[in-house]
This record gives sequence, structure tokens and C-alpha cells, in this order.
Amino acid sequence: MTASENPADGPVIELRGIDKSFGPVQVLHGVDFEVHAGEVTALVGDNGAGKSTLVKCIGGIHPFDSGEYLFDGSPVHVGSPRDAAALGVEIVYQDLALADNLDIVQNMFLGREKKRGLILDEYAMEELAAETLAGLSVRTVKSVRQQVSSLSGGQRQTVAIAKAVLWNSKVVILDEPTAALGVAQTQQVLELVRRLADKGLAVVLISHNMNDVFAVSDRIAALYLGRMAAQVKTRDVTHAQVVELITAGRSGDLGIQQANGNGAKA
Ligand SMILES: Nc1ncnc2c1ncn2[C@@H]1O[C@H](COP(=O)(O)OP(=O)(O)OP(=O)(O)O)[C@@H](O)[C@H]1O
Repeated sequence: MTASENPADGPVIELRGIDKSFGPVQVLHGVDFEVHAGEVTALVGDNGAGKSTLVKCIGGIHPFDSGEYLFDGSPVHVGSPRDAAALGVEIVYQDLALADNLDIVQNMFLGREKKRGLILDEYAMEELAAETLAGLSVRTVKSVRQQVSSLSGGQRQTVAIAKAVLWNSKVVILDEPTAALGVAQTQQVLELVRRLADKGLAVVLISHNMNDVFAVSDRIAALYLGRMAAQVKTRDVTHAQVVELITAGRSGDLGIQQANGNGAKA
């Protein structure tokens, strides 16, 4: 276990004072954000608050204008998704980007196929795909050779998450993974999200669903109009306070200490 896998240690990712504009429009204003190993950090905020933009800065898709990006405590330059992947940062988007006409193994290794010489090592990929799914206690998928088009929404989300953790990821960012799912499938995906953190990964969960946020997160980071309104321990806040943070950018009865994520430990 490396230092970053111990939740008692510092954040895996720490962003300080991130500013980001698109042309004349400033979308992120001095945003500080931390994610910790072994924890689920829910990133919440109203439509247009800047959640996707922040995550795309973390994933190297958008360069930010100013601010610092620290990984395991050291400053890094993440200028492309490849840089982010090299650090072990993977983003699973809501629209998933799985190829329907390919099977689970082909999807999980798409663009990063294992080869023996010039030949695809189908057996090794099959085994690793099955191992990864089993390691995440995913039992709903019958065969790793199943076409992705035949999977349910929850199974697709599961495959997309398994694909992200296949590459020794340290940080997995999930963009609204339950948005299109029914009750039972949402439950399965949330359990998987929790297991990822329990295995030592740092998980960021973008969500509009307060029930999901409170069911699975350890911390909540609330963006309001491109500013970080608060980062708090989930156990230190109520639904009503989080809703206030999202809709008004503050919560009257939330202490400054907590708003800075330094709330008293229970
Ligand atoms: N490529 C872009 N060019 C110009 N403006 C952009 C671009 N991407 C995002 N924006 C603007 O930045 C702001 C924040 O958008 P962003 O998608 O980050 O919000 P969000 O919190 O993820 O919202 P939602 O919950 O609706 O997905 C919005 O006003 C949006 O119009």
C-alpha cells in the first residue's frame, strides 16, 4: 500500500485557486478542491455551476488559466487526457462512450489492447476483464464476451467503471453514473462506487441526486456559480444545508471551519 492509499494521509489530488475562462466568460473562480484515497467525494452544484469544467481540468481535457494541480502532494502538469491517465486518473462520462457493436472485453481494452507479438492476446484480455469484474464483486454480467448492446443500463455503467479501474487507476471520476438508471440498478452502481473507495481508490461522484450523495459519499464539495461554496464531511451536514449550498452558495448555519472542509471529526 502506498502512502496515498491511506485515507489518513493527504489528498491524492489537490487543486488550488483554479481559474478557467472560455473566451470572455469566466467559469471557474479560484476553485480549491481535494480528493482523498479511500473516500467518495461528491461534487454537487446546480446546472452550469462548473462541475464538468472542473472535472475536465482534472482530466487534462481543458487547460486551466491559473492555479495549482498537486498529485500526491507534488505539483504536476496535466495537459492532456494521456497525462491524466499516466497519473492514474480516469473519468467515466455519463454517455459512457462504450462501443455497442463490441463485446465487454473489446470495450475494456479498446485502444489499449494486449498483444503477443502482432497478435491480440484474447485469452489474457478475457481473463483480466473477468478478474476485474470479479474483483469489484460484479456478478450481474453473465459473460465477458457479451455484446455491450445487449447489456442493461446498470450493466453498461458497471463495465464502464470496470474499464476505468483496469488501468491501475488511483482516482476515478464518475459523471452522473446513476442518472439514467432505475432504482435497483442505481443501488447496484452505488454499491460498486462504495467498493471502489473501500479498495483504496479516490472516487469523485458528480451527482444531482441528494439521496445518492448521502448514501455513498464521505465528503461533499459544492460548487456555486463557479466558486467552491464548501467542502464538508458528509456526516457533518444535512440534506437541507447541502441544498442551500447548491442553490444559494452558502448555508447560514454551517460554520466557516466546516465550509473549509475542516469540520470536527466524529
Ligand atoms: N466549451 C465551452 N465553451 C464555452 N462555455 C462553456 C464550455 N463548457 C462549459 N461552458 C460554460 O461553463 C459553465 C459551466 O458549465 P459546466 O458544464 O461545467 O457546468 P455543470 O455544473 O457541469 O452543469 P450540468 O450540471 O448542467 O452538467 C456553463 O455556463 C457553460 O455554458
